Amino acid sequence: MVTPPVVLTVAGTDSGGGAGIAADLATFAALGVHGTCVVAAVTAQDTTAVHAVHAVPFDVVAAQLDAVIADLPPVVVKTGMLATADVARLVARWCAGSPSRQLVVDPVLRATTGAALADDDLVRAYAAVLLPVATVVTPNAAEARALLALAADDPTPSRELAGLLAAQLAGPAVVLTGGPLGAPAASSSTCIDWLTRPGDEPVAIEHPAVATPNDHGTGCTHASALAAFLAHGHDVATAAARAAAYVSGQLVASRGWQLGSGRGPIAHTTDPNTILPRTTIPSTEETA
Ligand SMILES: Nc1ncnc2c1ncn2[C@@H]1O[C@H](COP(=O)(O)OP(=O)(O)O)[C@@H](O)[C@H]1O
Ligand SMILES: Cc1ncc(COP(=O)(O)O)c(N)n1
Repeated sequence: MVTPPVVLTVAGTDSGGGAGIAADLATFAALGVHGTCVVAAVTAQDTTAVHAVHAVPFDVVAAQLDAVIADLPPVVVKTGMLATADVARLVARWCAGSPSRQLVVDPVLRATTGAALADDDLVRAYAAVLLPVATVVTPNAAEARALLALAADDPTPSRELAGLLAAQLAGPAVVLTGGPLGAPAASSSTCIDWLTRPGDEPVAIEHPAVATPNDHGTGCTHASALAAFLAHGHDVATAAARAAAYVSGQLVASRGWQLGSGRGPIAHTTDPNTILPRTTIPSTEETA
């Protein structure tokens, strides 16, 4: 019997179950790591919009982190929606004092459905304290532009954005993801994530683009898969390539789903065949 490695997600909840903690823990379970979680924010969210956001009080976030690291020290930490700059500083402090762990930062700034999920203070805290202690940073193009203090409509291509961000951070690897916000890649047959480190030429991670309305949670799933593959001992390049391929597979699995009226969730189980067909669920008469 093999004990799974422990991975921690520090993120927000999505009541619609598409993104955030739900996507992270499901991805961890699917990829054979034990998932622990620190909830930094609660969102009222569905496939169409983010309706409300509540940042969890700082002492409650800190208490969750203390509980996990005392009893279940993670080998990899993954961050998603952090909600406040204080939480970014808290995670950065702990990670800086625990150099054996790896840190995957998905700098969540905005939901696919449009709502802002971070304020200017948090953007500054990412750039100043959290990203410099990361192993890998996984922004999409819009997030990279914000972290580089470029205008939202800055035309710098994704490949160059990845290089600029890696140079600014001077440490972590950057995987600039190529989802819908990084278009036009998603409209072609392949989707490209750009992997680079300071001073290195960016390397294209190409994987099949999937035309689907069900892409809510792709960024969370990708960063969580990357964290899980790191926890299994893969290097960053391998983990990033496997995470990208994993996302494509999960998008194929959920392509025909009709969940909600907006951007439906990416599939969170590895094998869609594990979802029972309707006919196998006993009726209430049978179970009575
Ligand atoms: N339609 C798609 N087909 C294939 N891969 C996709 C698609 N949309 C996103 N991805 C992949 O999902 C991962 C997360 O990227 P992205 O969607 O850009 O993140 P975010 O949710 O932060 O915007 C990346 O590996 C990206 O290439
Ligand atoms: C709690 C939470 N975390 C992250 C995201 C980003 O995910 P997406 O880009 O798919 O909307 C989200 N919408 N909600």
